[in-house]
Amino acid sequence: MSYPDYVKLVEVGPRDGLQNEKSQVPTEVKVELVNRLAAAGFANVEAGSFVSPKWVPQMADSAAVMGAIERRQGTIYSVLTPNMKGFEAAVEAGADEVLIFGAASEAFSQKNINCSIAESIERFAPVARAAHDAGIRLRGSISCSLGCPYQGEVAPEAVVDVARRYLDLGCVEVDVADTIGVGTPRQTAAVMAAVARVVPVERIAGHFHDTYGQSLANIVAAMQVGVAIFHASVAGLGGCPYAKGATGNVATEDVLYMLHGMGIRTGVDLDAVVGIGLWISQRIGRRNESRAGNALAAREAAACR
Ligand SMILES: CC(C)(COP(=O)([O-])OP(=O)([O-])OC[C@H]1O[C@@H](n2cnc3c(N)ncnc32)[C@H](O)[C@@H]1OP(=O)([O-])[O-])[C@@H](O)C(=O)NCCC(=O)NCCSC(=O)C[C@@](C)(O)CC(=O)[O-]
Repeated sequence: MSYPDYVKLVEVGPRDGLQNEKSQVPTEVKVELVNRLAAAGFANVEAGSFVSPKWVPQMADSAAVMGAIERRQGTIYSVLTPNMKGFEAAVEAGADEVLIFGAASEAFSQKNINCSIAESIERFAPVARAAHDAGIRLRGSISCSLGCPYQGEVAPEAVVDVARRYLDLGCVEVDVADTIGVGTPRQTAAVMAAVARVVPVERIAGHFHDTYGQSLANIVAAMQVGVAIFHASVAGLGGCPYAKGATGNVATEDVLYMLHGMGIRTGVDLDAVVGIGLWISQRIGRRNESRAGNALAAREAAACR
């Protein structure tokens, strides 16, 4: 089996991780989270979301977060933009990268962004043109690539179809997202291989939620197909407000522990991320979902006794 020498990790905790929290997380906590993650070495931190505050109130302060963070050279700060209104706010906030987010499932597209897949692509087209003109990186996410909470199975061809449209729009990366964490490794490999027939594999990212505990296995399966970009959330924070029951993303600490153990470089400081995971879990009163994070913290505490 061959694996990449280097994996690019996109830390999505400040956005995907916090968008579903029941109580409002203070802006200054979000700012500190983004700053600490960037300092830990991530090439890309998803810092916020310019969506309707009626749909996702938790992200309503994204402009304030973007305005208060310290910019670290070498880190891409990305935000979600479903339409031109979101894009204009993202430009104003100084985002380095904007994310258009559609779905491979019609039912989920309606629930999440209130339009069909075809309509979403029409809405994304002016965002893509404006991003190109402004020299801002454009990324495209495909929700429900491995299953949908409303319609169940999703055909790989539906994922490939959206991926092809994103490529035509000029996306530099295409995120294959398992929104509800139902996918298993063979299925993941098949969907990634199908997408790789239309998108260069170095531009495909895996975005896995860990609802069924399959994420690490799915990352390994995706790497075997050649994928070398993955998304993860510190302490396994998160969940999608429009995918009931879905848990957070795969925990960043678990991914780092696995990749570093396999001799794969990430440029990210695992010890720093373990500390951030403990801090944010305590700060927002949530259980730390990272197995590796908790184990490493316990080992460190035992060594200090
Ligand atoms: C797309 C819309 C806006 C359509 O929502 P809509 O209601 O059809 O839109 P609209 O154009 O009719 O606007 C309705 C109101 O929203 C406002 N509005 C409209 N756009 C914006 C904007 N950009 N920023 C701020 N406000 C906005 C607009 O001004 C108006 O305000 P009103 O006149 O009623 O006061 C809505 O459905 C929405 O915001 N959805 C976002 C849902 C969301 O954020 N979901 C979670 C993120 S996706 C995710 O987590 C999946 C991912 C990426 O992680 C991958 C995976 O795991 O699957």
